Amino acid sequence: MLIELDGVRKTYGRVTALDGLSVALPEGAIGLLGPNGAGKTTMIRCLLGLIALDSGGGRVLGMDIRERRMDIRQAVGFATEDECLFPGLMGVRFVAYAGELVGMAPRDALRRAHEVLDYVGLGEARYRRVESYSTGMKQRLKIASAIVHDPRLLILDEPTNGMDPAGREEILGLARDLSRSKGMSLVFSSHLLPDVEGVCDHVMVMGRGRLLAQGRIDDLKRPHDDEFEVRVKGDLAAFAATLAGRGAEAKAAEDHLLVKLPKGESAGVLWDAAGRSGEQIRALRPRRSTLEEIFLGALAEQS
Ligand SMILES: Nc1ncnc2c1ncn2[C@@H]1O[C@H](COP(=O)(O)OP(=O)(O)OP(=O)(O)O)[C@@H](O)[C@H]1O
Repeated sequence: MLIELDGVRKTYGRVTALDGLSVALPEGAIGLLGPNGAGKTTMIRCLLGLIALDSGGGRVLGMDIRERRMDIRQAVGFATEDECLFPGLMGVRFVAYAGELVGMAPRDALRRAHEVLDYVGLGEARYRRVESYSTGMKQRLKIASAIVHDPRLLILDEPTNGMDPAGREEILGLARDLSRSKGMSLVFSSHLLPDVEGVCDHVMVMGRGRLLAQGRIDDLKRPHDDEFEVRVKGDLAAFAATLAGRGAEAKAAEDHLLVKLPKGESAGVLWDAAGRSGEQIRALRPRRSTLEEIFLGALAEQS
């Protein structure tokens, strides 16, 4: 298991940030979802041993989170949500310093800093001071610092926050490459569901310090037996009008129609309508829940 937590409780004064959180997550790319204040960042801090738990325990990569904090930090990389750069330092020095903080020898840390800066696309900016970097460059610098020691698990907390679309795509591309080509496990915390879906194969939904849902995204996407994605050869708009005449709701979506059948009807109504309007159905499959529906459904069950 990548992460196992067992009844973790963490309070800050009167605020309960984690309320007996138990979860077991497999290796892979895990999306961490939850509304503001759900406890995502607190959970990440607990995993890294950065804060003391009130009760409960757990393991990261099989290592006990109370007893093996230093080992965990050497095996895990963490790119925080906050800006944590030291002004005046050149990019390459900043990344090498991050390596030294987790126990790398200075020469190895410097050599790896050059490598990871090239990897994240900051090779040419390596000798610039970090405060002169753009938002996107700072984010890539954080990722470089988090992977300098070649961790088995990389935790990214809101990595695309405040980024423009091109910068965001670059970060998502890096996250995908680290997970799929470099074999690194990921915990990817984000409010942006398309980002999570573009990178992760597994999600965990939190609310008020508890686990609300978790699983493989593909398994959580339930098929609906009264809604279909329909591809047709012919006139999509005409077919939609024929379906509307039969009491179905049909919406165009890219190159296909999303059709909700009238109550009590089966998919036969689609074939029948196609026959009448002269369109050919090329593909027909039940619509599956979106990640947004999974997320909102999990929150609704809690309240
Ligand atoms: N250092 C702290 N002192 C007091 N309360 C805190 C502290 N850190 C977090 N909290 C509180 O604990 C709860 C969980 O916060 P946390 O930051 O873990 O949530 P989150 O899911 O990461 O939220 P966000 O999406 O807004 O980052 C919140 O009510 C927050 O106000």
